[in-house]
Amino acid sequence: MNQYLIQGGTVIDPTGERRADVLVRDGVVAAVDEHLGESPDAGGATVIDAAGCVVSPGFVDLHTHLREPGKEEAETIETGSRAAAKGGYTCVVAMPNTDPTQDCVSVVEFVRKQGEAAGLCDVRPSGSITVGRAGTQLTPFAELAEAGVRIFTDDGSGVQDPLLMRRAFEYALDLDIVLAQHCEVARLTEGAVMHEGHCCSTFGLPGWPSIAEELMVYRDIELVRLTGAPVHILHLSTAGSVELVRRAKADGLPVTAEATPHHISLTDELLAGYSALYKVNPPLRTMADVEAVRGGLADGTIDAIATDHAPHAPETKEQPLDQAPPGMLGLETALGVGLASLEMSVAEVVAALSWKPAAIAGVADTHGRPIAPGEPANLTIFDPNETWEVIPATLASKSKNTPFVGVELKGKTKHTLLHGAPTVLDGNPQR
Ligand SMILES: NC(=O)N[C@@H](CC(=O)O)C(=O)O
Ligand SMILES: [Zn+2]
Repeated sequence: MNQYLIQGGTVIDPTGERRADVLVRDGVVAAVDEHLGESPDAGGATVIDAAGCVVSPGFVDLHTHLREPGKEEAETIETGSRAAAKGGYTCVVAMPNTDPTQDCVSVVEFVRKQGEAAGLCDVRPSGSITVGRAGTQLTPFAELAEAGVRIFTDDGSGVQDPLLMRRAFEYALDLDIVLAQHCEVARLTEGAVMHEGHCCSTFGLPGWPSIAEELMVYRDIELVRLTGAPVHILHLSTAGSVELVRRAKADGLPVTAEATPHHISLTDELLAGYSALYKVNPPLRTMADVEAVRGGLADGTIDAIATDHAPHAPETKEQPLDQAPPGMLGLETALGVGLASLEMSVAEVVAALSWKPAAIAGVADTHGRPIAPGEPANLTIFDPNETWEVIPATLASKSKNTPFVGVELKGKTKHTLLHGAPTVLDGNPQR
């Protein structure tokens, strides 16, 4: 019998916060109570020390780029899953901008099976909205939904054609799926490498204006109003977008949104050194935007923290800014950035990392569950007070493009359990 006693921690789950030990047996939570260590029921269990730690449902990432198939030199489903487990994640939604694209059942099935084989994290493939993410022809939504796809997105680019997007929403209505939009009017961002504003003028670099995002957020909110189908706004980054989503929610529209760790902590000033480590899409914005996004998370306008974990091989990020690909790592640092940057309680940050994204991803039957007898034991145990610095060489991700070197992070994952078995113990991946 496979048994673990998680001892001495503070349990935080959707039902609240309390001091309790957690007994895990055969993949599920068997008991939750104070001083379970003295109970004969826990006899023979392997003890996991949680003193000073929070025991929470595992984190769920709505936005992970695993790069397989196609760019295995940057990440594989196995290395990305390992990075996820180290960051406290038990489930990730794999973005579709792979090669080939996740636009048909065979590719989606491949990704799901590779995730199962790695056994470190529950990998849920997204499907693209258009074939090859080319923006012209819808993918077979019903067939992909039947294969278990819940999130549909062309992430990496936004669906530009408003008629095609309208049809996508209309088809989505009868299926239990969510369209997730990468909000970018591409015509307004051609050649851009950073946010358009004071800094880009000073540095002499081509800028990506806030309205390129906000016009698309506005358009899609209005398409939601017209069709009634839900939308999820990916990596929202401007003060104006936060306000648009806030108003849409006040109107009762089915709109959800996510923000990344980098958009709540870093600004466009970092591009001063012309390093592509800070090139990302959407770009790092101003402090006023960062504060607005933090405010959006704090008042619930933004539902989830999602990493947009975007591994890129070192040689690609060493290129000049205009040639280097956009994107930065996120899975192993999200908790530490979130707790260091947000003026929210630990429980509120955990909600944004766990059960709120679980609901959007359609995985709330297995992840982000209350920690109670009979529930699946997908759990994260982290020290909310440990401060630490990232050492890129120690990251589990195959790529090392983290922008958080030299930044003090607060909060570190110690142990992660997937279906009742440790994927990470004392910070060390178990496979
Ligand atoms: N965010 C990025 O800058 N890059 C992502 C694509 C994306 O999420 O838009 C990538 O795939 O590298
Ligand atoms: Zn994107």
